[in-house]
Amino acid sequence: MMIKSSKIFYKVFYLKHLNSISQYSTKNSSIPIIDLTKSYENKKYRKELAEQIDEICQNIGFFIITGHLIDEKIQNDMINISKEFFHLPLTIKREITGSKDYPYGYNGLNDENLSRGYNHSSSYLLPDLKESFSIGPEHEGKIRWPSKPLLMSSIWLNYYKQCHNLSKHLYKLFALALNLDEHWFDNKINEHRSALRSLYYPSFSSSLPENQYRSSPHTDYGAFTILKQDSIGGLQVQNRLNNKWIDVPFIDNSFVINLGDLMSRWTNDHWVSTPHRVITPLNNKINDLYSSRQSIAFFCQINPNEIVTCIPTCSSIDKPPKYPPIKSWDLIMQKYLSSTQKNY
Ligand SMILES: O=C(O)CCC(=O)C(=O)O
Ligand SMILES: [Fe+2]
Repeated sequence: MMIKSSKIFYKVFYLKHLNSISQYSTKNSSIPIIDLTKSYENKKYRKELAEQIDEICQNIGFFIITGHLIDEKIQNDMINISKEFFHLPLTIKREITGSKDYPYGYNGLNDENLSRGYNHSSSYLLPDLKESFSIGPEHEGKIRWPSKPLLMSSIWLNYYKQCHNLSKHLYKLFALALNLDEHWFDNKINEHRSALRSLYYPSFSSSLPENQYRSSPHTDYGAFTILKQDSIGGLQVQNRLNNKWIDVPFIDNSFVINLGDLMSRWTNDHWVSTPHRVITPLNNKINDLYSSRQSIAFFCQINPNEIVTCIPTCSSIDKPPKYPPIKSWDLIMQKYLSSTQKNY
């Protein structure tokens, strides 16, 4: 297939499906917004939507979805229980920490610098000003939970399940977008290693040093990410044509979807994994404090033993496969270990 893309970042997406795709525009940019509602109904419609998704994935690799089936109450429960956790004493938060063998649990302030996994020359950047807690899938082995809050495991597992169901629907759309059978990804995700991570960016009083971010510039590692952000703002995506950063808007009851490195490698760079970061919006100061921010990321990661080699529809005589085969988990771990600098 390998459609030649103009790679014009500010492309005006065809609005032929006026009811399903619109776009959020700032002066110079656009983040497409896709309403999934009808895509659950029929395959013909999914195929049409998939064509638009292919266009978006070639150009920006980021879009916002509405009309998903994730319950709003469970989204709010997830945000609230996460805040409760991050307000607990450090001794409780540190009960579960990560390692090479268990790359989940709690990371505190200064424990991670996402830009290190992205660009090794960015070592001048200070660690990210954030805390996080993560879990992997239940089938990988026993999930380690902190002793508090008591309802954490049930709320997180419920949210995890709903995100996984949404990811299966998105994999179908991605398969159609790549001219594959819509079930093509099914046997590549039946032992998936998707990770659920809650991120808390604490409030603070003075401006951050120039070389520190809430999340430093990075690309995500896996296939794609389903992100829930709150209304505080600060998430920005880089326009690869002029390196300018554009804001990703907050839209109620929506999710941000962005492709990760594994997907761009898998598609022979037909699709892009776009750099993004989280800054502190300067207009969001209350009583001399920059507001805290809470987000929830579901990182869709495929079967750990899947060998990632160019997807059949993504190469041609003119565009042979660029990358050697690699085990999917090795790709993820290389990045994880460089951004956390965990060698244990
Ligand atoms: O907190 C956010 O909005 C984004 C976080 C992020 O990009 C990540 O953890 O990969
Ligand atoms: Fe990210």
